[in-house]
Amino acid sequence: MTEVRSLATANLTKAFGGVVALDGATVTFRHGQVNALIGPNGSGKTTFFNCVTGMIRPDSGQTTYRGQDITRRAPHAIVRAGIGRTFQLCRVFPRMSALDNVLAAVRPAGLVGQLRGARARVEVDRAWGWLTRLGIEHLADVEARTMSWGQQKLLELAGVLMSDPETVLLDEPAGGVNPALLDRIGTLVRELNAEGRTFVIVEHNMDLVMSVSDHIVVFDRGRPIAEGPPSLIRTDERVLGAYLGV
Ligand SMILES: Nc1ncnc2c1ncn2[C@@H]1O[C@H](COP(=O)(O)OP(=O)(O)OP(=O)(O)O)[C@@H](O)[C@H]1O
Repeated sequence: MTEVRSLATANLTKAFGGVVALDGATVTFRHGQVNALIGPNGSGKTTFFNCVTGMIRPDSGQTTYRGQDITRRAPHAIVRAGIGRTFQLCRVFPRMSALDNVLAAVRPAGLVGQLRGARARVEVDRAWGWLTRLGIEHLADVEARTMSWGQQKLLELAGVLMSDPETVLLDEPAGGVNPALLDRIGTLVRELNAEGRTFVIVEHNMDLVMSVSDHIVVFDRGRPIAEGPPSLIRTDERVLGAYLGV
């Protein structure tokens, strides 16, 4: 059962012109775990996320989630299937308040959204709930652009959590974030995981990766070269080689 409920890819391949970003990547992330996807710059991690979440089409290969083929599904259908994601260059609406940003994640734009929104007191309550949980409720009324980079990342995560994803993909949650917020992000990931959410985290900050992950997959040149628990990955010769370029 555990395997059926996992996120898995088989031979995922994607090239941009002559650059092979994914080169037959076959990976399984188990349900219920905090997984990390690490690797040197340009090893294909973000391209992997983009393919898995339907943002770009792979040239070949397959993605399955809980045993269902989601390879050709549109991004919104993949969110509906239970997979949410954040972005390396965090995506918030800079001139909207933090609360409206979180609500925008679940309300359609335009008139339909406004009509629906007027009725959706329950959504407002949930948005407050996530802002509070992530420790940024005191910023609910301020424009996102005035928030620090780390606070904006928490805001983006609050929006993602509004769709109640079973699996959350985080693209560089620690990038540019101060140490205090970094601790909070690590703690949140562990807490949300204990409540049943699966994580896949692309990250260069090895302290965060080693402290939160159950399982680490290491990419080099568009495919996994090693995987295992932090204790094994830390000392794996292939991993050290890929990072040091030897
Ligand atoms: N849209 C694109 N057009 C052209 N080349 C691209 C595009 N997206 C990614 N690439 C190339 O594909 C390769 C993999 O990039 P990708 O961003 O997936 O790696 P990454 O492991 O996420 O890197 P980083 O850790 O630096 O974020 C790189 O050589 C990159 O330049």
